[in-house]
Amino acid sequence: MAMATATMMMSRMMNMPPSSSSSTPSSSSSPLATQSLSTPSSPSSSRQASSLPLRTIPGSYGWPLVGPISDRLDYFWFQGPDIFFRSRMEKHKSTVFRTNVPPSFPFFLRVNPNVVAIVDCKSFAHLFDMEIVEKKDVLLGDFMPSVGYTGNTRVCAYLDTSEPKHAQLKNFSLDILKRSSKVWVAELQANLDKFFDTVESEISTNGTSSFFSHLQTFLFYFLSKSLLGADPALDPAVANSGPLTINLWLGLQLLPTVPVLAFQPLVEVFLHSYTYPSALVSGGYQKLYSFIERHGKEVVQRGEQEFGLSASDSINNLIFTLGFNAFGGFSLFLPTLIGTIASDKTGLQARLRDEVKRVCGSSSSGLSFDSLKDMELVNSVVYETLRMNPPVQLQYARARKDFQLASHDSAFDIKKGELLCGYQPLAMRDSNVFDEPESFKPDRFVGKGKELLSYLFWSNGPQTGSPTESNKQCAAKDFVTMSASLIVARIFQRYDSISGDSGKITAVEKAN
Ligand code: HEM
Repeated sequence: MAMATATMMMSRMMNMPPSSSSSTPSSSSSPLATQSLSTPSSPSSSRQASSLPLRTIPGSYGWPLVGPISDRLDYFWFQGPDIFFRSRMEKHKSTVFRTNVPPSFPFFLRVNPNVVAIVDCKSFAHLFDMEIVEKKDVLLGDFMPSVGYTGNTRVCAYLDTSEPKHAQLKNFSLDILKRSSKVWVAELQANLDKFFDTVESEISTNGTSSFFSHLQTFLFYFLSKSLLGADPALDPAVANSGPLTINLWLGLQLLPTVPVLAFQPLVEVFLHSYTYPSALVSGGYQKLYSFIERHGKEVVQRGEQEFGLSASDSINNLIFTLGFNAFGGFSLFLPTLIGTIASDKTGLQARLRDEVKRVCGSSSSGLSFDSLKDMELVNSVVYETLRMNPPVQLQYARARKDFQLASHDSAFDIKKGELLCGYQPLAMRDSNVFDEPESFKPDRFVGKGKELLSYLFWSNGPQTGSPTESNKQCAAKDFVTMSASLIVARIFQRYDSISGDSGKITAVEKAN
């Protein structure tokens, strides 16, 4: 756990945006009615920009070396990401501005920290328009961890849509998900029930359960079995060490880019100033590789036979999808979701319980992807949690050509090659789109509120969009939200109430 503290997920969890404050449930009435926002993924941004006043992008990169290091210290130490972006937005009176983002000087000489930050919903949508932006090697900005972490190959998430291999690999991920949908719900429920059994037994012994490590065990088993068709129980070394191996692997790759809350001068000198060699985690990576080679044969063969991939490309991409995308993403998202529900004091739990019981009773066999269609409140709570706390906060894209970027009130000239950096937590609190944007409104996406799903961007695309080989939207856009809704539903099949926060569950009252 010591190293995991330095990972993205731990840092993010300690560094959550301001906690979701609940408000009285009400139907959402969004200011959208008075706005004329374009369809987020439409390539018409330049045409729209032409009707807005052209403005020079405010902000500067500062003196060479001094500007980047000062911004880096603000980002990691003096302000933290949220105040960093908010204060610059306020200072420049603009949702589009120039700044530096880490990593930077002194030891990241080949990384250019200069970005154009975009923090409103309308300008953020330009990041999804693959005609005007490219996504080659910009998953984490201008910094890319060594390919040594991914078996010396550039995996799907680092490829631009113009690279033919992106289509092969994206279609492979979409196929794995389609194939896994036959067992997804059953594996999720079986492993989730084990997770809650452990939590209950810990509460009865200690009065509380710090559930994060149990949650990661649940995720590792559930995802291995559903995505890879491989049961970790068949390989005791992987079964015991899988989650820790992935945490270390993620932590070392991401360390230069994520805030770590510890004694900051030491963090800045020792953790944020260097890249770490992938050799430090290659032993664990190799074990995962052999595990998939031996126990995930069917999936690997599909990669080779249906998508023209080599066995090693299939396996390296499977490790990334399982470890980085799926395990990493859920490890960030689920504690927030559980915490949001478990800490609610507004009567939301009773309303969720009633909806779940009405739609699918109290037997786990009543739960299915299909049953979710009738659970509007459950789904809306999942969406609202993703809006308030997008698990992946930063999305980057590089201008493929010169174009004009439109915010709500201005147009800006973007030059080919400039790096755009979207900060989601602010974009998702855009008052031009979301009514009372800083409040957690459980019913926001119910009924007519569903129209707002076109502005929910956690998956690097609108929630109404579809992941395809031609875009960079999360392959599991629907699987993630449906799984989260199933988890909420299962909680209220098992329990009448649950208390706690994003780090611990302190009490559960079993359902009658
Ligand atoms: C809560 C869980 C998850 C979150 C928050 C999440 C989020 C994201 C985001 C933000 C991106 C775009 C990154 C970028 O280009 O800037 C992405 C891409 C991707 N995600 Fe997810 N994801 C999650 C779960 C999953 C799962 C379960 C899978 C399993 C297949 C998956 C597969 C992918 C793939 C393959 C891509 C790359 C898409 C491409 O390159 O076109 N994700 N995800």
